[in-house]
Amino acid sequence: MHDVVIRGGLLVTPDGVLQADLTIEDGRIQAIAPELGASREVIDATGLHVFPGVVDAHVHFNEPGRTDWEGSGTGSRALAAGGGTAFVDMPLNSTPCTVNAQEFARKQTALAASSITDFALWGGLVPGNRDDLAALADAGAVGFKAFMADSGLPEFPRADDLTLFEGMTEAARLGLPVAVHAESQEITAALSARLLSGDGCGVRDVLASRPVIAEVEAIARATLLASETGARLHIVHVSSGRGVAVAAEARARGVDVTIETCPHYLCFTTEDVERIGVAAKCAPPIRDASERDALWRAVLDGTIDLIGSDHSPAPPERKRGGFARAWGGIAGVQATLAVLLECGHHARGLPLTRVASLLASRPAARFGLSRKGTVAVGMDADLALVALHETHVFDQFLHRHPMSPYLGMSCRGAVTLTIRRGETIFADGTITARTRGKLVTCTR
Ligand SMILES: NC(=O)NC(NC(N)=O)C(=O)[O-]
Ligand SMILES: [Zn+2]
Ligand SMILES: [Zn+2]
Repeated sequence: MHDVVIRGGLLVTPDGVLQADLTIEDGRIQAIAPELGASREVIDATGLHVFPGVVDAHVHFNEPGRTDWEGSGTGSRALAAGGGTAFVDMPLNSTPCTVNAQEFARKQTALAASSITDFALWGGLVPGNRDDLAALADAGAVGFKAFMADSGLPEFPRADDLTLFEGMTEAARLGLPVAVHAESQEITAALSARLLSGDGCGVRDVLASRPVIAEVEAIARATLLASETGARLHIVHVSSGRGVAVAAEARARGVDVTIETCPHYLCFTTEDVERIGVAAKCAPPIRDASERDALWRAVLDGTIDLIGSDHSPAPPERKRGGFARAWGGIAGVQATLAVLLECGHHARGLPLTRVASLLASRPAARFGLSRKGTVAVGMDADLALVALHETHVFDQFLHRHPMSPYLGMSCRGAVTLTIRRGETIFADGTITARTRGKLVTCTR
């Protein structure tokens, strides 16, 4: 007898949506067929879509060291409530940052104790840690994250061009990608200093201090360095159509580059930031409607590879002091799937198979999480059951601090059940996980 059978759901597979039963054995998908036999546990999925669990490749759960900002217990519960089953944690704002094997091990221990979803880890690339990258790779890091502009944290200094060049050379040797926060330091630092010393500190002034050209220039430079070194490159949180275009041009020239954007760049515009305030402050900033629309075109035509939440909250006191001085970072880990279903599928005709690839199979494949991200036999049974036409209002989040630009938003597409390696970890509004998540190492 199987452990679990999910009956009669609409399975969102790479080949399309098909109605079938799905059985789970030892945490893996064992069979997919029209009518499968008896099992210990039966989940009726009639009328529900069965997605691969969201694999969020970009979160800051800040554990260890900054759990007053978030934590993998609260963060992973929010992820699970939004249909997520795995995340890849950034090397900051945990502290000490994940820049060597010792800190990798420390974070692994902390997350294994508190996360209800599975997790993988980014290592950091900072000045002076090139010799630590090999040990981070051996520990199972999915790649190395670098900031091209100040990260806001002194313990995670930005990567200058030589650090990027030498780090990418080493990453290429190790066969792992380098992920960059791509904004020009020269432009953003000077404009930010001018902003804080001047009179104009309104939302529009702040947004103008991180202009699109700062992103475009940094992406162009990162792709040049990747082309020179042969490194695989991942551009996180691209906020503008022109940023996407520059990366896509490099790809057309043969650079191995993937492009990530976030739900907030697809969902909000400058006007929304003015209305919402500090909950919608992030870097790079949310842009005007023309950039948002260009991002949607790039999602729809497949130029954008994947979508991560860049969930990066801070405690309320950090969000005070006016828009210019408030800490940047958006809390959105619970909203990604619902936002993509509402704004992507329902509003713009994005096929459900593409939602699954943007949120699960592409991130899993790009970052070597070989048993994650796809509804197929042999894969981990990581699943999100969704009532596609049911309206869900974001009135409550499970992450540590309630502030989020998605508060009050309503989406068609409600997650009813989340299953991680065969265990139901979220059901009908309640966290039901009995066991903890595990580290997933990158298959190189
Ligand atoms: N230190 C951060 O958490 N930074 C993050 N903050 C944002 N995006 O505003 C990021 O990913 O750049
Ligand atoms: Zn960033
Ligand atoms: Zn981030």
